[in-house]
Amino acid sequence: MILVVGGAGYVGSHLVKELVEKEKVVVLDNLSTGFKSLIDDRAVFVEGDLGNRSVLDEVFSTYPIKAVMHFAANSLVGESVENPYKYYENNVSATLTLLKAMVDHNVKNFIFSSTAATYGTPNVDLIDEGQPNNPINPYGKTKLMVEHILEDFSAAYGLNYVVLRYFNVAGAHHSGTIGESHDPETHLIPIILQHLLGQREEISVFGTDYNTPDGTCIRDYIHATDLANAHILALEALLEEKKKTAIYNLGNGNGFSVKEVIETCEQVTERTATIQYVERRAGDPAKLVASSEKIQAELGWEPKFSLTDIIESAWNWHRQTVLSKQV
Ligand SMILES: NC(=O)c1ccc[n+]([C@@H]2O[C@H](COP(=O)([O-])OP(=O)(O)OC[C@H]3O[C@@H](n4cnc5c(N)ncnc54)[C@H](O)[C@@H]3O)[C@@H](O)[C@H]2O)c1
Ligand SMILES: O=c1ccn([C@@H]2O[C@H](COP(=O)(O)OP(=O)(O)O[C@H]3O[C@H](CO)[C@H](O)[C@H](O)[C@H]3O)[C@@H](O)[C@H]2O)c(=O)[nH]1
Repeated sequence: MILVVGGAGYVGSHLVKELVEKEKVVVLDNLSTGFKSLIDDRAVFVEGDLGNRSVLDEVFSTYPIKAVMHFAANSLVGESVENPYKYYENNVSATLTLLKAMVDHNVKNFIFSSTAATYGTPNVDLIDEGQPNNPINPYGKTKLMVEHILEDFSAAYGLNYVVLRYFNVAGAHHSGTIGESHDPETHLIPIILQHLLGQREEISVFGTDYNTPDGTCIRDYIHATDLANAHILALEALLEEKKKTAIYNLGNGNGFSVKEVIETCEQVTERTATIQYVERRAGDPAKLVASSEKIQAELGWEPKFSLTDIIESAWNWHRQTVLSKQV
């Protein structure tokens, strides 16, 4: 069985949907930002906190867990600056409790959701895993700290791990049953789509004076299902002992500016956005685009979904959510 911690969240629920086709799955989630309704019915659900050692002991003693996938975290950059304690506590301290429980229960395989925020503000066109790590906010620092802990746990206790550094995750499952649901929502694509559905008055574009062709920030958007498939390949690599430790970027390798993303949303939805141009948001790097060559070469991963596919799937989900609320 595979334990998915944080499987009731946006990214975790997309992984669970794919993983239940291949493996038995247990989800552990405290529902602090996730939703029980996002968890596939075929998975066992345990409601609890990953920082609670007795809950972990119960899970590891009850189920024959051969690997843990860890999605649970707080992940709002601004909040991490205002309330770093919450971030070090939940993202680092609770994760340490989980890792110690794994060691004590002799569970050897771990897959960790990290982030492009570990790189800080790199000044290169394509970011590969060799770029230096210089996180500029507590959120990014917490993720890098866990990466360091993993390195030491691997050396000392033989823990095998794959770290996946996601770029900008977006899109919804093709079934239309699950999609991105954050409260508050801070991510660009859901914000644009909520606006185009009449749920927000306008969209704010944060900064038009970046050193990019149209002056707005460039990001690399990756579909949640492509990400889920990368996790499954990483899991297979660990279980088949092809890898003991690895760190991979996950992005599409194509950058789109904020203006381009808005235009694509307008094309897909055939609606026009009302846009307000405002000051830069603190801490936003001008450009973050992944080189995902390493995971393509080593695990054979290929992203399948374009920006248009991502937006079409997200639009399908957001529209349905609005319709179901009206019934
Ligand atoms: N969404 C993105 O664009 C993105 C980008 C880079 C990295 N990540 C990372 O991917 C992971 C998933 O992100 P997401 O967008 O799905 O977030 P999310 O908030 O939707 O999901 C996180 C899940 O973890 C659960 N959780 C949090 N703390 C917990 C705890 N102490 N015990 C048990 N459950 C707990 C929440 O209830 C939620 O279901 C996070 O680690 C995040 O840092 C996300
Ligand atoms: O209302 C909005 C929301 C976002 N943006 C812009 O759109 C781009 C994308 O912003 P998101 O908030 O959607 O995503 P980020 O690039 O800030 O964040 C992503 O990358 C981070 C690493 O840098 C973290 O990993 C985080 O979890 C992940 O979602 C940024 O330039 C942002 O300034 C706007 O202009 N208006």
